Amino acid sequence: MIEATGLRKSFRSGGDVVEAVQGLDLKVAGGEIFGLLGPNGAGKTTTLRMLTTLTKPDGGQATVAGADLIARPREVRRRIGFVAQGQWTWSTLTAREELIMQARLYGLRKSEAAVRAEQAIADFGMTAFADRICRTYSGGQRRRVDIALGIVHSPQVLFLDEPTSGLDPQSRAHLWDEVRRLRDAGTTIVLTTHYLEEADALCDRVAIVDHGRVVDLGSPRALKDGISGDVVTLGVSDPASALDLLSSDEGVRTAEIHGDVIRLVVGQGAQTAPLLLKRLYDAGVTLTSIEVHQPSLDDVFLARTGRSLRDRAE
Ligand SMILES: Nc1ncnc2c1ncn2[C@@H]1O[C@H](COP(=O)(O)OP(=O)(O)OP(=O)(O)O)[C@@H](O)[C@H]1O
Repeated sequence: MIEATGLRKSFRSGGDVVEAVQGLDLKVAGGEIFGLLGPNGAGKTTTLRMLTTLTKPDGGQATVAGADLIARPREVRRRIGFVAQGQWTWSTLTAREELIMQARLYGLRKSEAAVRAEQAIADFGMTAFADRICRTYSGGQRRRVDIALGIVHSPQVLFLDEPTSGLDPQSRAHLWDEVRRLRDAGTTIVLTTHYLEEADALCDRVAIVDHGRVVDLGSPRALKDGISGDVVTLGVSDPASALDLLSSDEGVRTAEIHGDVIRLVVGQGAQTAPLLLKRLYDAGVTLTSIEVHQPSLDDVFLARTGRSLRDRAE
């Protein structure tokens, strides 16, 4: 559904050049939810803006929904929907009026536009508020309208930039359900997020992006399985000594210092952790915290970039 190779974009900012996207390759299959996961400034929005024809790439090629991005941008635009970051509907029109207007902009006849609007209102659970003006809506209700506006012309691909940013957990869960429903009805979804939980729970496949490059790509399960073992994080009084002490332990596969914690990947967390604690205790190293968990997408990010996504996300 989307095939991009070598997409590049840089911006001039004062005297500096920011290389926002540095040769990005992507393939997105029809009917999947594909996530671009990365920290602030990783190049996710710029990638989305290029794939939706809003920003012209400096280099590279792509086809989106069967149309060439560079040669036929208008055709691409007809086949996609895009919901921008922070595009909260804030108008004095009602959701129904907004939806009809949007459908008319895509060339639908008045009667057809009204039918599509009614369908979207039913599908997105908006019946209770669709005939009130948008300004009176809650954040979650507004975001639903935004997404309904993105799909009212039945696009093949829907692009969502940070769709749940700023939403409370309940509204976020509702929106995930709606995105899944769109996917199940055959729409391909490409979204950006810096929420690890969102990428994990919602996306069929994820590209982890950092400094304008894809550093890893796969299903959340496969990415996490790539880190074999459990992760033990220990807060200690003297990380350097603790690392010295534990890194040669036979159960420890990798060991790194991150600030005042050491992070170890071990074979069997539950069995290995008590042995590690005993070694620290015997050596007189004070322990301030301990956490044992199965690998998360953050551990994948850390393994690929040496930094934690959590440190940089909202
Ligand atoms: N119009 C612009 N002019 C100058 N620099 C820009 C412009 N747009 C983006 N950038 C820079 O390009 C880099 C990538 O930005 P982008 O918005 O694509 O990142 P992002 O991953 O979407 O981040 P966020 O999660 O914060 O939205 C950043 O360093 C950003 O400051």
